Amino acid sequence: MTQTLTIARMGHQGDGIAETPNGLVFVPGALPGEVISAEVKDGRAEQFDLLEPSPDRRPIHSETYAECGVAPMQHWADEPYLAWKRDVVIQTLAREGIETEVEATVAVPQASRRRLALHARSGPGGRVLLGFKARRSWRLVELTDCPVSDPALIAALPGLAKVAAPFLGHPKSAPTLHVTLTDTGLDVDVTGVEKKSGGLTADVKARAIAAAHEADLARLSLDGDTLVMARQPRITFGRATVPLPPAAFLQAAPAAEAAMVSRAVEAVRGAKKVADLFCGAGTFTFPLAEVASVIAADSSAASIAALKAGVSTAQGLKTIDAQARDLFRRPLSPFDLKGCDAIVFDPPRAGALEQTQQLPGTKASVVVGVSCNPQTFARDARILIDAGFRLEKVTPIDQFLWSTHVELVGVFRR
Ligand SMILES: C[S@@+](CC[C@H](N)C(=O)[O-])C[C@H]1O[C@@H](n2cnc3c(N)ncnc32)[C@H](O)[C@@H]1O
Repeated sequence: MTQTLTIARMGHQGDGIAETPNGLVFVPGALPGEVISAEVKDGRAEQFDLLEPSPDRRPIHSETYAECGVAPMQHWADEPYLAWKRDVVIQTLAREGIETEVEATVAVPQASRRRLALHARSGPGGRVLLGFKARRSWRLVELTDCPVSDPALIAALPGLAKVAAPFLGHPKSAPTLHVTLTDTGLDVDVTGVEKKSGGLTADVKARAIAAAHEADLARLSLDGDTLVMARQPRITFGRATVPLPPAAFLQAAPAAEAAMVSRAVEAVRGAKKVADLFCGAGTFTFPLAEVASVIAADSSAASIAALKAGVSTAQGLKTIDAQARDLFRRPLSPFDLKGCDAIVFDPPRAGALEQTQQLPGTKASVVVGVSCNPQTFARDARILIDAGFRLEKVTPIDQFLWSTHVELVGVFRR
């Protein structure tokens, strides 16, 4: 039965939520204040007629982009959209009983994302399609233009389609191209290729390598193993230039990275020795080493090797001591962190439970948590707060423009 619904608020997953006598109804694409008419099934309305649009609704960038699962919030005006991300952070902290100053969300500019994961599929007439999955579906939405991505990535799409083509020959292969724009050009790591039963013959490799040359890629790798490298992909962190390993972590948008790094450096100012935990290839390490000596740790041996290689490229930094270590299984203890008066941690989505439990026993008076998952951040923050730290301030960072994802930096002191 068709119902008329008023959208009361935006949910954390980016669905408009209507409150009805029969319970909540989730409406993807609807905005707070809008009145819609829709068929409701199992508490959801996947399609609707818009009876009264919100004044905050704005035109979408293109019809294909409207279906894109990567940026579903593009139809919302900046101000309420950024305020909603801030509210998500506030509410997630509140669930752990945490109240603190939450700054305005830091926005990243359009056309600035330097990393994309592009799925490749065979299209009509043998054409290779590159794009994202549609919302709640396996259907591929072909990427043709994209207001979020760096234009250099969009310009490279025809060449990238040729790179993907040889990997599409096997029925079990579903290639994804992880494309990173580095200082020396595009670095592409391909995953999802069936390596046995004829999915990765010498001919497939040779054709992919030829296409990589034609597209002027800096490097092409497969599951992290280099197939061809025309130029070493490099990234600049502070004063250092780091040879990026294949498939290594890198913050997706330079403006988000700059916002995170500047807050971390500012918070630890005055410290003599800083620990950079989950350091990757040195995003925070090198800027931190401009103000203090740094011990850095990450489970990725390749990232640690890259970080070490970067040390010799920079002038005038304090000492950097980096080690490959699994911080879930073997967190650095207060003994390991002896002499550190500040700690920065930036874990994966799972958070840093085991490592955080070690921090109260250290002498650090400042801890900076950088997180891509407010839920695990809140869990870890609770440990620090219960041990006597005060969460001074949290800054939400909108690294993934128009997505439902929000990242943050939190500063703890005691
Ligand atoms: C969100 S990234 C941050 C990296 C770096 N701080 C940056 O900004 O580029 C998380 C990092 O955690 C590392 N990591 C994942 N699991 C880990 C573990 N169990 N122990 C230590 N490091 C881990 C990854 O290799 C990755 O570099």
